Amino acid sequence: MKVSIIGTTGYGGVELLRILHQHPTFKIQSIHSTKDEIPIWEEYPHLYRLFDKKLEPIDAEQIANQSDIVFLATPSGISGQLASEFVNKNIKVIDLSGDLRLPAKDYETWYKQEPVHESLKSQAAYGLPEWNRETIKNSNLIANPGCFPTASLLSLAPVVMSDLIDPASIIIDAKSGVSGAGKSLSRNTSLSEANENFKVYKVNEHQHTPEIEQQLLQWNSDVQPVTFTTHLLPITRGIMTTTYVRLKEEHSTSQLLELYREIYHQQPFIRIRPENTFPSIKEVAGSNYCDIGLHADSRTGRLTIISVIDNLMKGAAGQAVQNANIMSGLEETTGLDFVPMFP
Ligand SMILES: NC(=O)C1=CN([C@@H]2O[C@H](COP(=O)(O)OP(=O)(O)OC[C@H]3O[C@@H](n4cnc5c(N)ncnc54)[C@H](OP(=O)(O)O)[C@@H]3O)[C@@H](O)[C@H]2O)C=CC1
Ligand SMILES: CC(=O)N[C@@H](CCC(=O)OP(=O)(O)O)C(=O)O
Repeated sequence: MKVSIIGTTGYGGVELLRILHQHPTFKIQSIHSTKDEIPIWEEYPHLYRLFDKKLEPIDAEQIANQSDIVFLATPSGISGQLASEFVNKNIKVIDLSGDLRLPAKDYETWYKQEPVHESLKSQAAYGLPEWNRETIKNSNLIANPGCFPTASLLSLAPVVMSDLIDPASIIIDAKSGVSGAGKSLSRNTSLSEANENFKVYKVNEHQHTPEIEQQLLQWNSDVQPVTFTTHLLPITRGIMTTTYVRLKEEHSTSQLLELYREIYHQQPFIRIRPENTFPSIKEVAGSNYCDIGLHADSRTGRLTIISVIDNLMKGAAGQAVQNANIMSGLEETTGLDFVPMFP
C-alpha cells in the first residue's frame, strides 16, 4: 500500500517517516514540503543513507494518483484545505491537526480560524482507536486526536463511562516536552527559556479543552466543563497528565485498577501499572504506549490518575499509523512494536 506524507519536514512528519520507513506493508511513495526539492537527509541528516527520497511540491492531483493513504502533518488551517482535495478523490486521509476534530463554532472560538465546511467535518472519524475502532475502520477521513486529549481521555474514560466520579470535579494538570510545539523556533521553547525552567501556558484557553470535553460528554452526558492546564517541560518528547477527580462513592485503588485492567485488557497500547507504581515519561518515549497509574485517596475522596505518552508517537504519528492500520484492515500494531527508549 502506497502512502505519502505532507509536512514531512516537521516533527510530526519526520516521526511518520521514521515509523513508515520500517512498516512492513505501507511503502512511502512520496514526501512533500513547501520548501526546496532537496533529499530529506539534507534537512534531517540522521536520515543520511537510510532514506534518500527527495521532498516534492504539494500537487494534490499527482499525490492522489499515486497514493492509497495520505498523512497530513501540516498546521491547523492548512490541513483542512488539503484534506478536502484528497477526500474528493477517494483517497484515505489521516490529519494530525485540529482542523477536523471540533464543530465549527468551537473551532472558531478556540483555534481563532475559519473552520472547514461541515460537509467535510461530518465525514471525519475521531481517531482514538481504543474507543472508536469500528467507525475508524469504515472511514476514509481521520481526525487524529490532539496529544493532550489522547493522554487525558485514555486516563479518564473508565471512570467517566462507569459514572464513578462527580462530573463537575475534573481537573487535568498536563505537561509536555518542547517537541509538542513543533519545529519552529519560539522564545518559549528556546534552550535558554525552556531549559532548567517549568512554565505554565495558555491558562484556561488551551485549544484542546473543547476536544476533551466533547469526547467526555459522549461517554457521560453529565460531565461539566473541565479545568485543563498545560505546562512546558524542559525535555524533548513526552506528555504526562495528572488528573484529579472526586469519587462519588469510596472505591479502593485496587478496585479501580481492576476496572481499568478489565476495560483495557484487549488494547495493545494501553498498559495499566500495578498498584503503587506510577509511569514516568521515559518509560514510553519512542513507543506508542499510553501507560496509566492511579491512586484513590480515602482521606480526600479523590482519585489521582497519571498517564504518560510520547507526544510524537501515541500523541501524533504513532496513533496516525495505528489508525491507518485499522483503516487498511491490518493488525493494529503493525510497524508500531517499538520498545520504549530507556534511559
Ligand atoms: N508536535 C506534536 O507533538 C503534535 C503535533 N500535532 C499536529 O500535527 C501537525 C504538525 O505538527 P508538527 O510536526 O509539530 O509541526 P511543525 O511545525 O514541526 O511542522 C509543520 C510542517 O507543516 C508544513 N507547512 C507549514 N505551512 C504549510 C503550508 N502553508 N502548506 C503546506 N505545508 C505547510 C511545514 O513544512 P515545510 O515548511 O517544509 O513546507 C512544516 O514542516 C500540526 O497540525 C500539529 O498541531 C498533533 C499532535 C502532536
Ligand atoms: C508544547 C506545545 O506547545 N504543544 C502544543 C500542542 C499543539 C497541537 O498539538 O496542536 P493541535 O491543536 O493541532 O492539536 C500546544 O500546547 O499548543
